[in-house]
Amino acid sequence: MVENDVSADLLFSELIDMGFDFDKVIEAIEAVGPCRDDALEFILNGSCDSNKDQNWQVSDQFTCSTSQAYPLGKSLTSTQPHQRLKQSSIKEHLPKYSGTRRNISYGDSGNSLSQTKRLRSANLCGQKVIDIDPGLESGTSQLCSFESREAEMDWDKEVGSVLQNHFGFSSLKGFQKEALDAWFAHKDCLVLAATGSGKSLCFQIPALLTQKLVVVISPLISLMHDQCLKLAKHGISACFLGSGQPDSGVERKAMNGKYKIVYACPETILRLMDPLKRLAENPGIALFAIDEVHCVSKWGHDFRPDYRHLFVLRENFNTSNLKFLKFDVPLMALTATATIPVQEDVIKSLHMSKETNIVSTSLLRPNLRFTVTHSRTTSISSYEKDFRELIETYTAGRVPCQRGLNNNNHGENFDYSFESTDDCLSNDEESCESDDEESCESSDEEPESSDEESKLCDSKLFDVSDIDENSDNTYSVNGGSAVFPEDYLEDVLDFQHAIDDLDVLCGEFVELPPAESSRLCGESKPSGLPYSLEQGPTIIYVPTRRETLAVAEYLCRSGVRAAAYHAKLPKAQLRRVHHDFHHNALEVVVATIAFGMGIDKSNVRRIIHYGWPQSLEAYYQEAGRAGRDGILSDCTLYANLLRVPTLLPSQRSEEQTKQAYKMLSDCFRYAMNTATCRAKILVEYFGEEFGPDCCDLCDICVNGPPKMQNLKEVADIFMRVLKAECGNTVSEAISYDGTIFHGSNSRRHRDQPNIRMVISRIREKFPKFAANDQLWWRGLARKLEDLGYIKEGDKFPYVSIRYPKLTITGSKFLASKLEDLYVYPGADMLLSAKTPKPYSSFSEWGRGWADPEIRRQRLESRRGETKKRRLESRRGETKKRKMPARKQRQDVSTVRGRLAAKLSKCRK
Ligand SMILES: Nc1ncnc2c1ncn2[C@@H]1O[C@H](COP(=O)(O)OP(=O)(O)OP(=O)(O)O)[C@@H](O)[C@H]1O
Ligand SMILES: [Mg+2]
Repeated sequence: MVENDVSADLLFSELIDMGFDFDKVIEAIEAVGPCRDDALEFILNGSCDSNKDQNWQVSDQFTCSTSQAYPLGKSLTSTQPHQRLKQSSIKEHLPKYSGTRRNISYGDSGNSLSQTKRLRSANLCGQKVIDIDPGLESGTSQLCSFESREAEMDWDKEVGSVLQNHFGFSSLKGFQKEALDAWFAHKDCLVLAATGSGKSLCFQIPALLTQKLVVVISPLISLMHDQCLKLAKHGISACFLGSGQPDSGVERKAMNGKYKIVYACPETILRLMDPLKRLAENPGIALFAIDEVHCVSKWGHDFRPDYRHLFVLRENFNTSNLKFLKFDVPLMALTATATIPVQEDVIKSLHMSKETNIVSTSLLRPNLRFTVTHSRTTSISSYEKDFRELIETYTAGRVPCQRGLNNNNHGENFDYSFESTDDCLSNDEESCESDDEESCESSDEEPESSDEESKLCDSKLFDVSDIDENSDNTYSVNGGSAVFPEDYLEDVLDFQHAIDDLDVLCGEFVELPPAESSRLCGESKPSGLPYSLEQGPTIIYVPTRRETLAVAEYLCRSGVRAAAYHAKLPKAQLRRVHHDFHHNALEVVVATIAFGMGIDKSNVRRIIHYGWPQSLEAYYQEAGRAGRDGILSDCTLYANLLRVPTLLPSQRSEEQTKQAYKMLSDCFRYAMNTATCRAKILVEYFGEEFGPDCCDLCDICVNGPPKMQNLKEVADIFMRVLKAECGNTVSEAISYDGTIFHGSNSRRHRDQPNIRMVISRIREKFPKFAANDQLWWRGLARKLEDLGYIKEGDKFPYVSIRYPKLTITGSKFLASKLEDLYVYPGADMLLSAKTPKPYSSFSEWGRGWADPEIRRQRLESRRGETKKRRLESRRGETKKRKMPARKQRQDVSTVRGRLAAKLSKCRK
């Protein structure tokens, strides 16, 4: 593009900003085309028929030179500092625009959040596509006057050409249009739209419609980096500021208005308040966009305290505080994962205006196929079972020499390090909640072979004795090339997305020539790459850092091009993983949450969660990385459905801990569900009404629900026993089926009996139901809780009910003469029913001996086991086969090896 030839819309806004009359500008552009020099000459030389004097007046005032050329995307005012003396309104660019054209503020005061739901459900009933409800648009446009419709057409034209010229899109999506409308009317706006729906465009376009700049607040350097790179490709200058910005000159240039879009993390924004105020005066700030705004809320899944301080934007950049402003600088807050309480909290915390527009569109991702699969997820045997298909997908048809971990597409060494990790030094990665109470017996899982377990541990175990401490405080591992900083040996988990999760060489992104930019953005497939784009890459999310390494290593060994990603890996390595992933050189990235928000790669075909996510918000956010090109993609959650998930340790206040448990509980229920469409559960979780009954894609919709079971009898027993236990006096007795039993005084601390006591009591008193294990009874308790018959009796919200308490509804149910209680059994109930194991819990072992039937069963099963063992030892197979493997592991250079050697000596 010749520097002086710009798009008509850009030229239009430039000339308007110079102060020329609207009609003159239109006339000039129509006459000479979108060439700045020619258009200026046309106006200044008086070629326009009318208002000649006025034009010259303008030229006198601003001393515009026809020889002056402004490079595309650069701020005009930065080259002519006195050109704009006061902030101009976008409305001034389009005089016919009435400003009251479309009232999309749902309510006249407050946040009007109740309307969000209505709006969303309206959208969804009509269509599955992610778009604002057309009915609503036509309804509101009826309010428009004739003039405003005319202005709308002008506006549409302008936006349309910016969209086409810079981004290559033919039209705006409905919600994008609504968000721009709000900005156009100088209103604050909260944009709630699905992951991958194109929220970024809502704040990028305003930068192109005016000569002012847009400031974007974003939580992650990697996110800012990716967006800046894309903008450069689209011919838009941008930069990011903050801890990850190595060039201090970039900040200075940004504060001089050199870039159209400036990205910064909240910390930086707070530091730069004064320069930002100067920018607001000249050249002007068109918009403050707060991306991933759920980070503001303590009730969200990724709370960042600094986001909460962003209310200073609304407090400072308003007309009463900055006298030169003609209107408050609008705030645009955007997210895909905010529940109704989070939305309310966001608006309140950011002090967003009372007239904030809420632009919400369906959060449904219609091309995502959600599935939940039971898996222990902790061992090689699980990996073998769960990743078999994935491995086949990537390695099928690959010649053997292409398999393995040593080559990538560039023929370089594939040196992502797996051999060592800090995490293995720690064995406390899980429970915050007492295991005793929460864990469930595992009923159908064959015990893992100790061989497998230790094989896995060996590959993951990091031996301190293997580290050579160097003077520069880094470590080389096993004589290899992996070098880790000291802090790499500390934590286990990525609690939240780290801000500077990527090191970058430069944070300045000027407009790039097309060829260069598309190479950098990784949109083209590298030539000669033996990689099928149709397959698309996979992201596997695991809870701990250790697991990223273990799973990535396993996949690499199986011939998949995989890499681990977590916050404590060396920055250069993270950058490389990002790069290779975006360039399709990696098939699988195994990551913690650090590789979540903002990953915008169109062809990610699978998102696998391997282990419990901590919330549905996090789950949906991460699942949203899949299928951003609209093509069918899989989101599979592998979780151990036999155990209640535990909260990963993190620093939380009591209030936050409660909220964290609540979110984890919702996640648990999502996985235990066997009857409701998963997409429906997810969107309803965010306050959206789901119109259709099902998505026709998820495992529930495809496989159908299980057979309903009549649980009337067991429900009665459970609640009666509970009632008796709650009686809290030994004398209280309840008769059921001719059985008399008593409440006990043995409960600790609380008024409510815990669920284990209730289950034990049932088993003691009702041998008929002894075959139902703890897992099954817990499943039943959840069902009763869902029905409102029981509730958590403790003040603390547990993931799974722990101190059940009978409700009034429950008491009514007990008193009623209802004969049936048909419900869909939960996933845990089904799993438990597969292989019932009545006495697998050690703690209950003693209690059952009193019952002759239980005793008989136990003795029988014991006899069977002894027989089996004798047979095996006669054959002498199993143990002998395992012995050599154990010996081999006695490598005295490792702690584990030395321990094993000591043990075996003791045994001898
Ligand atoms: N009007 C449009 N027409 C076609 N494609 C679009 C349009 N707007 C945006 N896109 C594309 O949608 C993709 C996703 O955009 P973007 O990253 O802004 O999504 P997002 O809503 O911010 O998602 P997330 O919540 O995951 O951050 C981009 O690759 C972008 O090119
Ligand atoms: Mg985004």
